[in-house]
Amino acid sequence: MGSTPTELPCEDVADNRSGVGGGISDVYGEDSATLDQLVTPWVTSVASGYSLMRDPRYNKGLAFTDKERDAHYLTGLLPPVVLSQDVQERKLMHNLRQYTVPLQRYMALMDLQERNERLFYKLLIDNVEELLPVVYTPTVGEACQKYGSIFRKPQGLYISLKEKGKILEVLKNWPQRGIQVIVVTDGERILGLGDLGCQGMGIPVGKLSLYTALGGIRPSACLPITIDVGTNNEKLLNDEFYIGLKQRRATGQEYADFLHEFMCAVKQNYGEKVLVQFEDFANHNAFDLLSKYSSSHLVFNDDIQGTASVVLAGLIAAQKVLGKTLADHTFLFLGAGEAGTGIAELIALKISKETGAPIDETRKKIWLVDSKGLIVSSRKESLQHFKQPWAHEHEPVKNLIGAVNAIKPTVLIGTSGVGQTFTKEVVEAMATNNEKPLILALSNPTSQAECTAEQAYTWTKGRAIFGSGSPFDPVEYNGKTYLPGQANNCYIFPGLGLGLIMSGAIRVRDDMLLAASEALAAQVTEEHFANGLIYPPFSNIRQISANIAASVAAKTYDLGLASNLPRAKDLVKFAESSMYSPVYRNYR
Ligand SMILES: NC(=O)C1=CN([C@@H]2O[C@H](COP(=O)(O)OP(=O)(O)OC[C@H]3O[C@@H](n4cnc5c(N)ncnc54)[C@H](OP(=O)(O)O)[C@@H]3O)[C@@H](O)[C@H]2O)C=CC1
Ligand SMILES: CC(=O)C(=O)O
Ligand SMILES: [Mg+2]
Repeated sequence: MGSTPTELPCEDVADNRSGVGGGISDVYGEDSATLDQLVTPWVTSVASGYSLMRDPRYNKGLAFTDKERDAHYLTGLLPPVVLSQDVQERKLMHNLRQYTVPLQRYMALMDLQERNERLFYKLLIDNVEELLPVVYTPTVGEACQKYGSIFRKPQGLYISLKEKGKILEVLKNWPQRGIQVIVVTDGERILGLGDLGCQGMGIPVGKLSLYTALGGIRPSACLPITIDVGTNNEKLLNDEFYIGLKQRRATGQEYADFLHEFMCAVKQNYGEKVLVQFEDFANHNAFDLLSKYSSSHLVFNDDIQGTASVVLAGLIAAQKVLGKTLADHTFLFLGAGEAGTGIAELIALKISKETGAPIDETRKKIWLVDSKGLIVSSRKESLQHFKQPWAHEHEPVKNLIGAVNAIKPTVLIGTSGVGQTFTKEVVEAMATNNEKPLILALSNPTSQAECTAEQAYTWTKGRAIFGSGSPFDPVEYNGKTYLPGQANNCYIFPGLGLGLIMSGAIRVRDDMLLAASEALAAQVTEEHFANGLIYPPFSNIRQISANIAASVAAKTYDLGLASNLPRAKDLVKFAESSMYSPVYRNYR
């Protein structure tokens, strides 16, 4: 508000110079302005009438009541029927199901999010098992790959190297002030799809929609950010529709300085209690960023820590099915990056806490294979720092099957980002060595899964306990139906985030991740075990998240890291009551 709209003299209209607005004439002159004339972007500040319908936060579409239509100048702007939110939901689900191509469903859902936010979240919450694979893995992976082509409206903040020195100003351009969670990526390791540069934006957008749908964080408190420092993806650099900077990635000091400016600006703009979730950074930056900022900011790396917490939860739950403690197991990972070493470290910590053995000892139960083979002591000097704790004494082993045969793991975990690496030979060897082999193919999206659910059940003759990062349909084998579980960090981060926010946490600690794992594991029932599941179904995820949040908050208070005082007596109730509901509000 404030500035007066430019009024164009009449001669200009009659002048036969073509206007570009497409209309005949308007009071502000925008329609009749030529391309080289300036126009004023003019908005009213009170959402009513047409602008109310165009505001996704307040729009209710056909659900505006007659009274609301009358009071808010909507009469005539909508057809006469008034539909309830439930009917709108049924209609939209019916429409969505007409699309056979997952990406079309994704685009339809993104359109809905931009048009009617509450309806979008109602759909997502009420149909979580059906829609999670659309807004999240696997479809979000394809969406990121094609983001340039399907891009319609920015859904988050883009901070590119062009904004160096003025990141704080860019943050201030975001329309919402009360930000509580930021998910940020630099797009270098998007799922198992590699460097997608600026097009990685689909990931923070998707993760934050789950913060709201699964964890009850208000959408207006969520901020997706993509840091664009370039891309090394040749295909994108040569793509005319690419939306990011067309230059190779900044590295070294230039990268570190830019990220530092970002982290300082975040704290300056939003304070100490804003949660920053690092997502899908390449491991050569991810570990350093986490360790650099975990003592000064409320930061959390989902790929390292969230994944660790969700896998540990599954392993804790599986103890009941397998009749073994964690310390009784031998673990083998394919992939020794963020997810692999992050999970390994949390398992070692948990065993250490349970048995009292030093962590250096408990690590010895855990083995990792990377692209060069088994990680062993003779390779130590050449290993990245996050692999070094796992370089145990052993002769070199070149590949996974060699490692399975040599180590005889009871648990096999895939975090390689490479599909079909759990071959028939590998899975059969697991089944030979174990009555009930525990196999987790965590890599995303589905195309990168180390094996499919069907392969895991068939090759182990139905004996595997199987989980995967992206969902698989139930499998029929020998007349029995097997339900594969989804081992994905989305079980953890929404509840963890809610717990941190509701306690006013100022730092994240491993004990909070352990608390989240215990809380998730505690929700796996006998019935789930009987179905071969080590994770509860997503249908009850909001209650699961509330329980995780309460446990995380309790731990935060116990550690003296909570600033929201006094502590609520019943943290589960507090978590439940803090959760955003997408049900429409009535307007006065
Ligand atoms: N289910 C879930 O919740 C999550 C799943 N993930 C998935 O895990 C995967 C890996 O992610 P992240 O750990 O961050 O990735 P990183 O890049 O950090 O690590 C990948 C690791 O896999 C190794 N690797 C790559 N190719 C092979 C191969 N052919 N044989 C053996 N090892 C190989 C790499 O070896 P080297 O070091 O030698 O290059 C590296 O150690 C991704 O697909 C991601 O989507 C990640 C987070 C959460
Ligand atoms: C799930 C997830 O965070 C990933 O695959 O990167
Ligand atoms: Mg990730």
